[in-house]
Amino acid sequence: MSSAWTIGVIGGSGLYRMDGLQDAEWLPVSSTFGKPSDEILFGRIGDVNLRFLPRHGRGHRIPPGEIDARANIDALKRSGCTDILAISAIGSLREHLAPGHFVAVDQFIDRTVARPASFFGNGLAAHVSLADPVCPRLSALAADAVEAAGGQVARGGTYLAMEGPQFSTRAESRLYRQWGADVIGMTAMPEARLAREAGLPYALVGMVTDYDCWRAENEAVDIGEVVAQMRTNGDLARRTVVCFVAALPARREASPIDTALDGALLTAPDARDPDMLIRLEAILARLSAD
Ligand SMILES: CSC[C@H]1O[C@H](OP(=O)(O)O)[C@H](O)[C@@H]1O
Ligand SMILES: Nc1ncnc2[nH]cnc12
Repeated sequence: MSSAWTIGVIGGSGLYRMDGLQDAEWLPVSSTFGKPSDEILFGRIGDVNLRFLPRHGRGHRIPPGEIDARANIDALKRSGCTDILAISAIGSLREHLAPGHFVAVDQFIDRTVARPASFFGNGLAAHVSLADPVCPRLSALAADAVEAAGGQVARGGTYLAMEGPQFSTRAESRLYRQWGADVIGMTAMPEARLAREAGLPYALVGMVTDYDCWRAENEAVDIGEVVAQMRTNGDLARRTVVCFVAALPARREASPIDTALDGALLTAPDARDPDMLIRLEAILARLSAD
């Protein structure tokens, strides 16, 4: 089956607006899970619908641990998104991933500890696969788009999600390298988990702003340098989104991730809490439609 694309773009640090959208309008979208980070910018580029949500809110009001990722993903789902392209500032754990480089992340190690990480619970049990947390089709298109926009991109990389908001200690940074992590950030988890539960193919483009503190004793993450690099990366990120949309196939072929929830909901129909079903109406809409 094929249909139209509606791309949800989650903008990270340094990416609080999208320019050049047709019919652009910021609209409030409510969620049964809480308060999304901001209104959502509705618009389109040609035939492709876009929904842009700044992860930290306009003005960067929300620190990583206070982002309500469930409300954000639920609101994007309610806004009609078929797929999510997330953009994040990241620290580098590898010499060859220098500031200014982009990474199409394909794996995660989740070290966040204080964030609701599932839409389910409260008497409703569901287990989706997260073996491949990123949509390969979307991620390849996103990497192509970085190159088309004039950037350098690594195709694949493991993102260590830390709780923050402080940056890592040197011991942590060196440990994460030993674990095989390539880049580090504070926000893509549980976001990527929740996108999968919502049946939304998800890709993450990380923009390297700094080397994390593993490199040399006298080097620590300097927020001033991070912010300066964020500004440079932001322009390239906006161009990347435009190139990404321009290169999408005219029709969207179904993705196996669209049906990630099929068979995953273990709770028997007559044991499902009606209040939870109402809360989950957008997430479960496709199942209910069958
Ligand atoms: C500006 S450095 C720390 C901050 O930036 C990243 O956020 P995002 O992924 O939304 O770009 C990182 O995870 C921290 O929240
Ligand atoms: N070094 C770093 N650690 C965690 N999150 C980051 N975001 C940007 N740089 C980072």
